[in-house]
Amino acid sequence: MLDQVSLSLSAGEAMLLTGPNGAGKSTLMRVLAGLRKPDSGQLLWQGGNVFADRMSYSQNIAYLGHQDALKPGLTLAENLSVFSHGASLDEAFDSFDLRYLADTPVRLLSAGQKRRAALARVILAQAPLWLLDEPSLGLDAHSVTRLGEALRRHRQTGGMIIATTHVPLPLDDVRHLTLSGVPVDDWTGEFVDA
Ligand SMILES: Nc1ncnc2c1ncn2[C@@H]1O[C@H](COP(=O)(O)OP(=O)(O)OP(=O)(O)O)[C@@H](O)[C@H]1O
Repeated sequence: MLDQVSLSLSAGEAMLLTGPNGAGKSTLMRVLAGLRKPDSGQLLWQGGNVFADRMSYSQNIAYLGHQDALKPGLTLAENLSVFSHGASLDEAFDSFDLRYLADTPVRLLSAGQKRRAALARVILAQAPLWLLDEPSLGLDAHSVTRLGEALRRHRQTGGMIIATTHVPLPLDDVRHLTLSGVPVDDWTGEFVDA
C-alpha cells in the first residue's frame, strides 16, 4: 500500500500528509500511532524501535482518528476525566469552548461538538506528538480558528504535529508529505524524533 515513505520530525515541527482518497494517509497515521506494524521499515522514537515497547511509546502520542472514540452514555466531563490523569479539564474545555456542554451526555452532541471534544482529549493527553487524522472534519469556522490556536500553542512548547487533511488547516511553517495513491506492495519508512 505504501512504499518508500520516510519522514522525521523534531521538536516544534509540524507535517501535513495530503493525497487523494485511498492514498494511504490514515494507514500511515495508524502506523505512526503504533497501531499497525509496517510490513517492512522502521518506526523510531528517540532512536528506539517503537514496536519493541509499544506501551511506553503510546504515552508520547495523542492520536485522533476519524472516529471520535467517546463513550456516548457518559457526559462530556466524564469522558474527558478518563483522560485527564488528575489534571484540570479547564484548558481543554476552554480551548474548544466546551464548558457549557460539560454535563451533556455525548450521545446528544452534534458531530462538530463531538469533534471538538475529541480534540480536547488530545490536549488532555499532554503528549509531545499529536497525530491528527483530518482534525477539522465537521468543525465550523470559529472552531477551526480554535484548532489553529491549539496547534500553535502545542508547537510553542516543543510539541510535534502530524496531520492529514483535504482542506487548508491553520498551521504555519509546516512541512508537506504528499502520498501519490499509487498502489505498491509494501511500506518502508522511518520515523525519527531527532
Ligand atoms: N484494514 C484494511 N484492509 C484492507 N485494505 C485497507 C484496510 N484499511 C485501508 N485499506 C485500503 O488501503 C487504502 C488506503 O486507505 P486509507 O484509509 O489509508 O486512505 P486515505 O488516504 O486515508 O484516504 P481518505 O482520503 O479517503 O481518508 C484504501 O484503498 C483502503 O481501501
